[in-house]
Amino acid sequence: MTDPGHLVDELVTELPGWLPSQRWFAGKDRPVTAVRPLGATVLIDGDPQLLHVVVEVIQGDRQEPYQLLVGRRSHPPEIASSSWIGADGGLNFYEASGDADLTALLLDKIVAQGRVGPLVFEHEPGAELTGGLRARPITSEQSNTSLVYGGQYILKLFRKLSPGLNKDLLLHRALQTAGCEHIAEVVGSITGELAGEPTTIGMLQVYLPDAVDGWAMATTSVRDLMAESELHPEELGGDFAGEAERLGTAVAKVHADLASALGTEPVDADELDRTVKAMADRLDEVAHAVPELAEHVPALRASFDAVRELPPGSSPISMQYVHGDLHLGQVLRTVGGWLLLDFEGEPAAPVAERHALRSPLRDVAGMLRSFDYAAQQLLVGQPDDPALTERALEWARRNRAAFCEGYALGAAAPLGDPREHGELLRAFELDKAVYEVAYEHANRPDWLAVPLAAIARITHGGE
Ligand SMILES: Nc1ncnc2c1ncn2[C@@H]1O[C@H](COP(=O)(O)OP(=O)(O)O)[C@@H](O)[C@H]1O
Ligand SMILES: O=P(O)(O)O[C@H]1O[C@H](CO)[C@@H](O[C@H]2O[C@H](CO)[C@@H](O)[C@H](O)[C@H]2O)[C@H](O)[C@H]1O
Repeated sequence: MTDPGHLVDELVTELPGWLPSQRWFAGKDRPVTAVRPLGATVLIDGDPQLLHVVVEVIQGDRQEPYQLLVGRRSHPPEIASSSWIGADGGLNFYEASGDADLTALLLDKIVAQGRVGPLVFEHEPGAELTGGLRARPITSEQSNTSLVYGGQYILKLFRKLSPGLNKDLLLHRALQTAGCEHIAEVVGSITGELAGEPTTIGMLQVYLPDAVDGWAMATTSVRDLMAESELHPEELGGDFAGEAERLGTAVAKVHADLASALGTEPVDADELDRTVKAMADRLDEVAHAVPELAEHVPALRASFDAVRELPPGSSPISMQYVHGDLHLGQVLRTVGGWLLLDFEGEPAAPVAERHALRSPLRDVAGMLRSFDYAAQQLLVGQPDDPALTERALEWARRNRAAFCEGYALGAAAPLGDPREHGELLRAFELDKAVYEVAYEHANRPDWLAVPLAAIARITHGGE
């Protein structure tokens, strides 16, 4: 077996310049100071060669591990130019997730089960898989890299790694065991090693080729509304409210299954204090980075403090595992109904925070924010038009209400209709909007107006 040492040395010298150009790299807010190899496994030897590499990316006082698939060969494959990293011994090396000749091996290893160095390939008990399929990376915006094998399976390679079992896999397995119908079936996984701990690096699920994501469906409905200036949302052929209601029921059922599979914890006054403190801390941090938020800080702080004033025991909602970053882009409409995807939580949150038990109202708040986004997105960058803004708000109101009604139908007692917990729900929505301010500031500055407008509206008593 070729010693990968030289290639890895070359790789880490190129990575500081190359990483920031990758969509999935989460550290674009500051320069990469250095990259240190943590491990390299040869998966295919010779020409071509395939390596699995784990590196530590150092950005000042921040150090985070990432995984890469690295290909090296004399005949260049047809891959995106952004995948080329450098050259070693006359051979070019590149990020290999787009090289179907090489990635076919990952599925085949899961089908066969077994170990290569520290990497363990497994399928789920009872899963019957077909190998020999070629993969293509999906093209949608994502924080990880997913490969679709022959339209049958989708393998998500987690980019930023945290030691241990990934929350996405943990929750999918728990929901599957509970018989939940609202997830895509998990059929396999790849485990590596990080800080001496077995660590999830990949998750294989059944791929649903005919599914449409919630964001695409909702924004189509909004586009219909904007084109039909005489009609109200409920009069539209493309009215989304029926889907929003079914989506609410699906989310409530997932929450109920997560609670029964992984348990709950009661909410006490200390917990409410911690919640408010976390929201206030996030507000301070984001306001420091985004000056546009400054004028809203006092009203936001008052909304968060109001949660602390809630009478003890007034919130009957227990803490439990939740999705953590629920929005319309994380749900798929299949012929059989709605599925929820990607249970990792907010990409920027530290792993301990992602695993913390939370109120399920946070997911409800995330989805309510998403209805606002879907309604407003066509207006981004357009001159102010109060009539169009009102139509967008009307669409959002209708679908937010339908979602909550659907949630009440599927919710286990005592949660019921989320709107019954108005004060808390409002605080969670505002907290999510503060997160979005940071997200848009860092990723899509043109969209910053969407969460800022929502903050202004909600803190002035609107929906
Ligand atoms: N089982 C599936 N069937 C069809 N499409 C899927 C499936 N799982 C994920 N996708 C598509 O892949 C995209 C990214 O998946 P996701 O798990 O959200 O990745 P990330 O964590 O990187 O954001 C989704 O928005 C969806 O369009
Ligand atoms: O899907 P990710 O886990 O990467 O989530 C991040 O990106 C989302 C955008 O792609 C971002 O979502 C925000 O924009 C959506 C519209 O594009 C909207 O539906 C969401 O409500 C809004 O929060 C998400 O916040 C971020 O974590």
